[in-house]
Amino acid sequence: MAEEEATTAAFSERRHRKSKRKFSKVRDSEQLDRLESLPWNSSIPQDEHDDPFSMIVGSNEVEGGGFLSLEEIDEAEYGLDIPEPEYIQRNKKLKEDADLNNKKSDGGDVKVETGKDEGNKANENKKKKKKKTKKKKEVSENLKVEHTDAGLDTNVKDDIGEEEIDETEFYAWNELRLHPLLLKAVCKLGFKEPTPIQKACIPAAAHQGKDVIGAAETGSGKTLAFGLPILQRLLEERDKAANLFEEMGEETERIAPTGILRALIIAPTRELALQVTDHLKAVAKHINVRVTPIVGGILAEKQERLLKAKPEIVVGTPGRLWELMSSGEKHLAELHSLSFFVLDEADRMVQNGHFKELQSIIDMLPMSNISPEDNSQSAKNCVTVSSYQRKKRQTLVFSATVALSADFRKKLKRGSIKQKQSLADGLNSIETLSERAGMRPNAAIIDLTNPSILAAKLEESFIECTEDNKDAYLYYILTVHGQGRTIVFCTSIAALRHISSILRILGVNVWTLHAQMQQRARLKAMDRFREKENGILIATDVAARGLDIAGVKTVVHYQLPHSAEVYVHRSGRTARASAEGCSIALISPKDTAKFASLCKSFSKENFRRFPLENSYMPEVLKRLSLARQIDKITQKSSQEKAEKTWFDRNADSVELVTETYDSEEEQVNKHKQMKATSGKLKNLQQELNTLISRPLQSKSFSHRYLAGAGVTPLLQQQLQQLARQKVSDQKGTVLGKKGLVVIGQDCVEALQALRSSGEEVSMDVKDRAGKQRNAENLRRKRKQEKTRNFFTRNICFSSLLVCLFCC
Ligand SMILES: Nc1ncnc2c1ncn2[C@@H]1O[C@H](COP(=O)(O)OP(=O)(O)OP(=O)(O)O)[C@@H](O)[C@H]1O
Repeated sequence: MAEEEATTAAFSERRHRKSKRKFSKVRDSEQLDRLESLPWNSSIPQDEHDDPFSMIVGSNEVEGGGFLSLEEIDEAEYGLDIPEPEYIQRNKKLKEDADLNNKKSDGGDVKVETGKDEGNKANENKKKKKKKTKKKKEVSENLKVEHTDAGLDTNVKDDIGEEEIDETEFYAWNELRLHPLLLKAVCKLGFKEPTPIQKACIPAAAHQGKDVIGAAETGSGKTLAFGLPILQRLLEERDKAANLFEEMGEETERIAPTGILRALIIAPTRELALQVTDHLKAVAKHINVRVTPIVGGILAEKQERLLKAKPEIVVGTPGRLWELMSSGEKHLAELHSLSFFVLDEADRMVQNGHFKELQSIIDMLPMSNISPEDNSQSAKNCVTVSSYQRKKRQTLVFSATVALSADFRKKLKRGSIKQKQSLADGLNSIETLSERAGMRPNAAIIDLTNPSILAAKLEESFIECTEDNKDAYLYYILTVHGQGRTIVFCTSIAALRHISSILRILGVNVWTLHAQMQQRARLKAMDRFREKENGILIATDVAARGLDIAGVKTVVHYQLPHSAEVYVHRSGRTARASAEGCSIALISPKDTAKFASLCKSFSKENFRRFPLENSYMPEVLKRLSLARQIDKITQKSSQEKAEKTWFDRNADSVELVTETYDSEEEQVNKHKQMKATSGKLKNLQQELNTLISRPLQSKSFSHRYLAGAGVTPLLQQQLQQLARQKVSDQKGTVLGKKGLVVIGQDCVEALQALRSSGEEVSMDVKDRAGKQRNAENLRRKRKQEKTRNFFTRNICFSSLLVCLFCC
């Protein structure tokens, strides 16, 4: 008993000391300055009373606590602080000197530091440093103990420290007070500073424990904006557990057990889920947090095996996740321990109503805003979850195109949202989705999208053409401006198949991606596209969202998407992470109205016309005509073959003996026809091969002069071929005699072409739309008139008949 009392006294003494230390820290004006300088978003309430987490933030209590205040996670806690880069120190020194001089010249009281003062300061600094190193060592030891207990890698820090990083370059991350291991990880990834969405979200989600609705332009780093807070919380819990183990001798595994599902991230497509997994794995590489993807198209047994490893973070698509959850998969059923529920590309989840599975998953989540009594009750029933995880679940909802109604914003602010009650059956809005997922009142709404929503460095343009000429312009873009990776978007799989077939016949190497492909083929296509510097991907909107592939220079909208959001996401595959890029929309007359409404939704009046060198078009059209003829013949023959095999297969399955009833003459005719077709095909192919073996020539093409700023990859390849031909041809061909001087292609990259074309090429969309509307009205009127005339004539005729009949 006496021993117990002594322990309690020692513990309260320690607590008292801690709170005292905390108080003195908060009073430290330097620290306060630093806190105030944090880039909080205005939508994050500053008022403590407004904040339902004010009790939690900064609490060091065991029960219900766990969130650290910013002052608690400064360098004193972790021995972490990236030193200021030299240039900042220099600037500061210059500023200080200037201030000093100013004050001197003003004749004000200036406190000049004596050599003694400086000496004292140096001593103090040394002491501080010593203290820091000691503390750092302690924490490191704690971590080691905890990691060993959890069966994890104990050399984490050493591993990370192996590579030489110039930390000063990453100084900007200091303000986010990330765990040192995370800081090291982002440094290793080469991310010099947090992006604006990361700056705004990390304090709210990681340190204030808030729910977040985040919106920022495509490619702005939203994945880490939700990924880092998750990892931060897991690491903080581990550290606390290790500290507690030191202080109280509690078992680490009981306080911060590993192998429990802590974060569930849902993404709309398989590729995106896999990409998010890879991104988080890259950051979590050295901290032994397991991240596993759960997506359709991968063997269910394999995924069950992966889940047996008990990953803390699961990233999945709704379909496969629900399949496993509803079948009672053990790891996924542990939803009471979930600390984060994340919806990436949230607005996609509410479209088309085909995310029924998501609704089911959300309905399985335990209510998060439970009362303290319920909380303690559920804690008693739950053997796996420690007090650290028994905090409220955080819901994070992200997209580049989150549109929230003013009403919902008000509701969040007022705190009047109710969960899982009297909500419509379908998840048809972000609001409903967030409410059902347990979004708590006073969530931080961080909307960093600009009025046009599009990436800042994206240049948009269009090409006006007929529907029939879209293929020609696409071939032109890919051949003349095919530098860097290009993604061509279609809305239908039929269109995708058509253009990929035509382009392949034209010798352009393309990969395709659409929802009807097998998962393995989808992943392979993505990998191949990633590998090739000048790769071309023809995709449907399954690739519109989230895919992060570096070096995509151009996005072509072969067909316009059905909504402005999809246009934003498609275009966002280029101009990512502060890079530049260009989008080109192919607009046929029937697209004009759609295009006008698209521009209206982005408040754009003028769109730039993509510059075209029309002198290339005769040659382009010639090639295209040949390719289309070849395509028609091959399509027909493969269709016939497919029908035949289908018929034979079915006949075989019912053990039917098939016979041909064609007469001998018919058979001979068929054979002749086949031979003629294959001869024609051969000739066409030969003709096309001759054309495509040469670089694309403009009408004013000259063999004598080399004009142009650069060569396209195709051109490069053809030039090499010609050069080889020239060397091997001893007698000398026409080209050989004239000397190999070619090419009249002025532009290399589409973006460069667009920029050098100047401002004057623009289309007044309003005017166009107006004209289009007038034309449509006129057509409608004529049709109505025609119908009216037809009826009048019919009525006259019928009345005449009636009259005749009566007579
Ligand atoms: N702080 C950073 N500094 C530099 N690059 C970063 C930073 N954070 C993330 N990135 C990189 O930026 C790219 C885009 O990131 P991410 O895919 O998270 O964007 P996103 O906003 O989710 O885009 P989308 O809306 O299209 O899904 C990635 O390649 C990522 O590695």
